[in-house]
Amino acid sequence: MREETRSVIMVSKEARKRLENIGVLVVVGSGKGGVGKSTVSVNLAVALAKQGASVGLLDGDAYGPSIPLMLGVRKRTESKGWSAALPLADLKTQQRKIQPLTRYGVKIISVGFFIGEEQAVAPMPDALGLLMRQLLFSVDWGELDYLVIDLPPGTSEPQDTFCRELVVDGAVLVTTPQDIARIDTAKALAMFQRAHVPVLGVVHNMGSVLCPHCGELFEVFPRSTEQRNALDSIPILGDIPLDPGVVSMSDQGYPVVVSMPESVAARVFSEMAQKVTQRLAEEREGEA
Ligand SMILES: Nc1ncnc2c1ncn2[C@@H]1O[C@H](COP(=O)(O)OP(=O)(O)OP(=O)(O)O)[C@@H](O)[C@H]1O
Repeated sequence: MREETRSVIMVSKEARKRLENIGVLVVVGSGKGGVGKSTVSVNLAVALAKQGASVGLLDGDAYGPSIPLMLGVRKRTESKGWSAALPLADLKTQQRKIQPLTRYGVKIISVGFFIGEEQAVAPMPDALGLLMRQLLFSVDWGELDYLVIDLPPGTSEPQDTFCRELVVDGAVLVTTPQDIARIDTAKALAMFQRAHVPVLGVVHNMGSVLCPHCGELFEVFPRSTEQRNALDSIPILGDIPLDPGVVSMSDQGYPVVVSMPESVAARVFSEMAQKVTQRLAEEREGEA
């Protein structure tokens, strides 16, 4: 079988499943690691919940789940084993559904709830998609307006499984300003476009910093030297400044939209959530 016959490129949109009782499925991704996907996912989910929506958040990163730390639900003790520790439901009988934890009005699930935070787990990369799909279907989400999935870096699994099997209503891309991040994020853009997943826009993160003395924003990195990048053609959902408060709050389990709602970063995150809602409505109108 040629490689591409297995991939999202060849899968028809009609073959994909819409998740029961879940209004909108949004994924947050980037080709690059460490650019702020989890920070954006958490603040997007909490900002949507603050606007009155019912929201769920799935941490799609099995190797390095960040959501437990960012939402203050850390598991410091080690579990005995990978398969023993993950209480996945029997999908045929729909038994043993997992209750998600709720923080800041958001229902959350992460592999990090079952595995110690400094414990290494090593599911085979090919199995990641299946594992994440099973985790997603094992949760008793109830009725949700939005389910946000925080994807790991890259363009392979579990991204491929999600895009191939589920109706994903929109993708939010996150990048930092360096060429190296923008080039990798453009790869993620190409992946979603090939899979016919509507790309809602890109969040520019950590491009500027707020001077603690004069209060002015200044750029941290040199401007991109790329003349053209595919990301230039998609809507910008927000420019989040580098703010040490984001790290310190997030390391203590408080998203900035809750802990520092008046900060520039929090305001941009809240506007970003509104833009995401608008873009989803535009995409729906476009399809009608
Ligand atoms: N705007 C910001 N200002 C300051 N720190 C930030 C900002 N955005 C993210 N960070 C910090 O950068 C680090 C990486 O962020 P995050 O974990 O969200 O990135 P990621 O893309 O999800 O990483 P990974 O590839 O590991 O999943 C974290 O310590 C986070 O608190």
